[in-house]
Amino acid sequence: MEHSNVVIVGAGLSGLAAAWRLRAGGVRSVVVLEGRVAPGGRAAAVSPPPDGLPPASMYARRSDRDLLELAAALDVPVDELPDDPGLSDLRIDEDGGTEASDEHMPLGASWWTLLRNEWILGRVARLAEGVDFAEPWRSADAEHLDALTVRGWLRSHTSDPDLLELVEEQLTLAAALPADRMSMLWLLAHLGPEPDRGERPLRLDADLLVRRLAARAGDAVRPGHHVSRIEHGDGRVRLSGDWGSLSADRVVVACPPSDAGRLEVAPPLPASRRRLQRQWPQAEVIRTEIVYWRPFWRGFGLSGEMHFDDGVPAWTVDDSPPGASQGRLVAHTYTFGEADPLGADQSVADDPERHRALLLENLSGVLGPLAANPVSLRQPLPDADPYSRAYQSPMPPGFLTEFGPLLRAPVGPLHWAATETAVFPCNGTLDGAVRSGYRAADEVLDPTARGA
Ligand SMILES: Cc1cc2nc3c(=O)[nH]c(=O)nc-3n(C[C@H](O)[C@H](O)[C@H](O)COP(=O)(O)OP(=O)(O)OC[C@H]3O[C@@H](n4cnc5c(N)ncnc54)[C@H](O)[C@@H]3O)c2cc1C
Repeated sequence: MEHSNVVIVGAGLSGLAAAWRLRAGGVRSVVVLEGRVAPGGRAAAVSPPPDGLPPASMYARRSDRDLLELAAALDVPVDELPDDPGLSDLRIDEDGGTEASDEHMPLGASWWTLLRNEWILGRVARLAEGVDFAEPWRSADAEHLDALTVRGWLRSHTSDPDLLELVEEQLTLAAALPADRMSMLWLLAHLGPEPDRGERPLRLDADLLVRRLAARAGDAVRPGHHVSRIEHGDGRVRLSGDWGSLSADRVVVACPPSDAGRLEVAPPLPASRRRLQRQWPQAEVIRTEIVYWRPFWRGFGLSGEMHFDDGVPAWTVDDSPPGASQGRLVAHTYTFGEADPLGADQSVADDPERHRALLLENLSGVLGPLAANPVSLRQPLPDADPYSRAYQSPMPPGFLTEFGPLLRAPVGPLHWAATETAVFPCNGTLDGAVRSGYRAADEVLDPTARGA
């Protein structure tokens, strides 16, 4: 049977980053097994966009150090997001009424509400100062904050319905989960030590990044190799699937806990780890890419950043590729129900045709008939892919304190990567994927962890 020092399960960004680090650390044989037909995971484009357009952008912050360093090492360009102050954002209310603003994400609130909004967000930022971002479950007030929903916390600070709606909308935009299902501790960890106050994100072609990283790993990366079983004991690990089997000294499981939960492991993982995988929360976002002949909204003085109160979509952003003539809007629909601010009816997730029709109807209601006839519209199809396509994993109350300590804890020769295991606030992001891959590789390289 073929034997390697380290086998990595999953050739997403975290698995490829782990392979890169292990190679740099002198590990001779590393194999990366990937279930999909191509490497890249969630950072890869689902299918090539039409007319030679580059894949839709992904976004990074200036503080995403490991991601930006890796992009620089692989010559992947990172651009400033253009910001034309002459263009307006739009807010569209339930009746189709519009309000323009040159602020990002127009708020449609009175000056008095905005003032108290600043006060509430200031309190959130002060609470975040007490959070341990590497291990939020160790924060001084962790149990208390994790028992609270964000909505519960907000309601203990104001009863003003306008203010509640405004703050909930902003937090939902930042975290993609309604405030009544989000743990206050998770929100604070997710927002980070300096909650983003209007910093323009950077954009990069994550698809190019993972393709270059996979190319560097060469034939160590084996697509079409779904791992179904892992057996460990006697200092060896055996991995198998329809393709056959191979053995290793160590394994890095570089896929999200929901995917890891489908692996059959013998002897079984500890019961608490299995529960973590079984109960892993999934985000509910439909991300749709809509390409037009040109970014015609700019001719109407609009930035393409729109915010729809009825939730289909919750918001859009202009992702027209620099230098290309075509225009691209990326639309986000949150399918957690209409009762929550920005939420859409869950049924649109089950019925892509209905989602498409509602989306185009709403866009053309604001942008006119040109919006009704895109060159292409791509939205994920339900159940088209057996692996996770989750955006990030906002956690409900109690989850982080119960399961956080298990996220990265190795089990025998098995180490855990994937962005979901990263420190905060980059947990859930591309930077988190890179960091988690490096951390898992460092565990393997550490002679004490290796037992050498
Ligand atoms: C639509 C979308 C937009 C996003 N936008 C941004 C953004 O703008 N900025 C940002 O920072 N982040 C963004 N993210 C998040 C970012 O893409 C992820 O954090 C990152 O790509 C996760 O990488 P990963 O390696 O941790 O996981 P994955 O990419 O999920 O990699 C896991 C790999 O394991 C494979 N796998 C799973 N099970 C098995 C098995 N049993 N055997 C073999 N292989 C297996 C999977 O096929 C996959 O390739 C976005 C995510 C999505 C879905």
